[in-house]
Amino acid sequence: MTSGDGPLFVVDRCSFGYTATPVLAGISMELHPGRFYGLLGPNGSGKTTLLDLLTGAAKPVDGRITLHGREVAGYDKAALARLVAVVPQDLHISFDFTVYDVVMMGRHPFIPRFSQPAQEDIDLVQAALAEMDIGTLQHRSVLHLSGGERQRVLVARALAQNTPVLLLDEPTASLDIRHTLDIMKILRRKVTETGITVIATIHDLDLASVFCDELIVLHDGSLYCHGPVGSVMTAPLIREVFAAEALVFTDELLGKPRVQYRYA
Ligand SMILES: Nc1ncnc2c1ncn2[C@@H]1O[C@H](COP(=O)(O)OP(=O)(O)OP(=O)(O)O)[C@@H](O)[C@H]1O
Repeated sequence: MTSGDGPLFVVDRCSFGYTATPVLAGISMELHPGRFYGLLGPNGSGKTTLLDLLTGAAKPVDGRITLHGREVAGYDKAALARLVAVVPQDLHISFDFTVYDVVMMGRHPFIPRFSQPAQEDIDLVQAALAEMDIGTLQHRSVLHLSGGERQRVLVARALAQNTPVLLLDEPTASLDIRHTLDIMKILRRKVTETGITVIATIHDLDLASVFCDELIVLHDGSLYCHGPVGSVMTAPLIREVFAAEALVFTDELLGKPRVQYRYA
């Protein structure tokens, strides 16, 4: 799959609200295969809501969203799960599953009913456990993990799902710097080497600049801007959208904008 294949998602004049007040209004954009998208915006700007619309977990009140030309709401659940893996903000599991069991759940859309996992499923789970550095936790209960360990289990489950599209909601929020960089590098590598599409909400603007291809910025319930990192990440944007002062400079080695916050 390459970026020349036409749009993956088309969001056409979408609006959504949990109540009569819209959370998102008139959002239109096209997302293409083989790119790493950073979804940015202040707290409460609608990032998780937009991810929910892309996954079909929420339905637009107005407008439509298509995936490969077909309305997201029209996909059956298993077919959608074979295309799109989702990493939510937290693991909502209260049963005493092991880490291995939860990561294997990523393979469920591919395992026929009443069948055991095939060797390929087991291999993908082991690879995802290793990539997320949680191999030694695999027999532990997910009920007794730290926040960062739980987050790595969630990413591992999505990696094991091995889909062409990965949607992640703040995948590094609870992680130390080493595991943050590991995840961002893994996502970057998968986009570059295997052509998958990643859409991730990210609060760290410098991380988003360095690792993403394009940024989607939400502000006050609408799409503030969407474009290549180099044209979107500017000091005026950070001031206007995030009400923060920053120095944005070009990292010559990476060819990317870097963000340094001003504290005074
Ligand atoms: N289930 C819900 N019922 C009612 N309002 C909701 C619900 N979920 C979210 N909201 C509201 O919708 C708005 C957008 O929330 P959303 O979680 O999409 O923002 P976000 O950009 O992901 O925020 P954050 O950066 O804090 O994670 C917020 O004002 C929030 O309070």
